[in-house]
Amino acid sequence: MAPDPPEPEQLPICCKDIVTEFSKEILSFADSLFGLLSEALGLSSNHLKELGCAEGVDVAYNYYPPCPQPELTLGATQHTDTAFIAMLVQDHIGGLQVLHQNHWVDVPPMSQGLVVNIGNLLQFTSVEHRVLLKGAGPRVTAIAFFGIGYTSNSRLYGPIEELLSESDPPKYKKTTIQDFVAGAYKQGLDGTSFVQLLKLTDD
Ligand SMILES: O=C(O)CCC(=O)C(=O)O
Ligand SMILES: [Fe+2]
Repeated sequence: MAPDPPEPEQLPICCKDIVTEFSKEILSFADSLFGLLSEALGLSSNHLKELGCAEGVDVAYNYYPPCPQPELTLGATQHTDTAFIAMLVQDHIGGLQVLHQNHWVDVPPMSQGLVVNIGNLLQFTSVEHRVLLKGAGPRVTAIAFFGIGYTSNSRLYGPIEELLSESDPPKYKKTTIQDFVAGAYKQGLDGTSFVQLLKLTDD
């Protein structure tokens, strides 16, 4: 949906308006959120925005049919998101879980609430998550991934210089989004983050 949104006639008529509106609103909210994240890191509030974190957004709409034997399968296997951040709207069915201190914790649906996941490109600590299936449903979610659609950007992304010091040296190699996304997609949703392969140190 950004930076090159589809022509309105390329979208199905039934969801064209809501999809366009959702993308517009989520992009404007992302501006505020990247500002707050920058400030939380002790950087100027436009730092992450100037890195282009809020410029590219892919939006996915997931549909999980009701499952007769939910205990035998998963809606989405354990993974981290290939994005700076991912913002998710879920309906009332539930099923999303995050891994916290080695335990799977439910992320209960909250009316009018957004779930914001830190993804691998931002990597403060990207959140491991998965989706359980339910007998009830179907379940529908809308999720905006910031960063991954922006593959024409040839900028090198790496540790933020302002946050490095002799006692806190870089832990990761630099990469373009294009190489990062290609590598991550090759690896697939196997629960091992591609970002580990860019590590310079063992810790
Ligand atoms: O549908 C959900 O709740 C999460 C889906 C997800 O994690 C993803 O699409 O990356
Ligand atoms: Fe995800």
